[in-house]
Amino acid sequence: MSKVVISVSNLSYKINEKWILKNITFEVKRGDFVGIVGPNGAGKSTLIKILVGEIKNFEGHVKLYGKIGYIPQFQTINREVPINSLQFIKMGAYKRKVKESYIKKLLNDVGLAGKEKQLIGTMSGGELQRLSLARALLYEPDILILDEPEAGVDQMGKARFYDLLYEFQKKLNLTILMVSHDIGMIFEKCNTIMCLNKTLHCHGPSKDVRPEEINTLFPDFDIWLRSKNHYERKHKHGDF
Ligand SMILES: Nc1ncnc2c1ncn2[C@@H]1O[C@H](COP(=O)(O)OP(=O)(O)OP(=O)(O)O)[C@@H](O)[C@H]1O
Repeated sequence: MSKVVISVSNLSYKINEKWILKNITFEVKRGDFVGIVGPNGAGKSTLIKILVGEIKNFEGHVKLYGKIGYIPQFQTINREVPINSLQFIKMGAYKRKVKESYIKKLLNDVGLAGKEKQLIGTMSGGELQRLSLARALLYEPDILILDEPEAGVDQMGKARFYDLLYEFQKKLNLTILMVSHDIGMIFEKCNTIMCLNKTLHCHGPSKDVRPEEINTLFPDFDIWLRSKNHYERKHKHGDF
């Protein structure tokens, strides 16, 4: 039996008397790759902020066991700041000392070898996302939490990023929890799916989640399904 690394019970959270999350209960086991889906405003980012400790005044119990690596939403990175990729990763080290050779290895692992001196403002969305992944992996986390990693990244970049995540998950036995609007990728890579819309509508192995369950959450689900088929076709033909 795999160890439980995230345990959430009866979690509720409100802002100005409005419930954003209500009675959320779930567990995540070591090595799970969990995809969280839900419509705009469903409370997905709020749940992530609670899990990483950015929001504290919630009701219920939340426990995470192990070191956490966090990749917040893409928009939170200020590309105007004139720093290169090496400095960007070092900022994630705060006051701790990290060997430059180790950072270079991380950059190599995420496919950014030789880009140490490149300014982050000149990097593509996909490169910046992989740089954020390298920074999140700096202290060898047990749990990696990502909020919409596909935002601002083109289709090719997305596929490469998800493949990389999948590789790291297998190699390091990482537990991954990821919010995404890309349902094709979620079904392709995640072994567990959570459908959230203020309450938890479904939570289970991706092979057992029925489209009808998600359909109740997303009126335009047929469009998403088409994008899933598109992704699978592309994948089979080895387009990337
Ligand atoms: N600081 C805040 N003040 C007031 N309302 C907020 C605040 N933060 C979030 N909300 C509201 O809480 C709800 C959930 O927001 P959240 O960002 O968690 O949704 P989400 O599922 O991540 O949405 P999206 O898919 O659009 O990113 C929304 O209705 C949002 O307007």
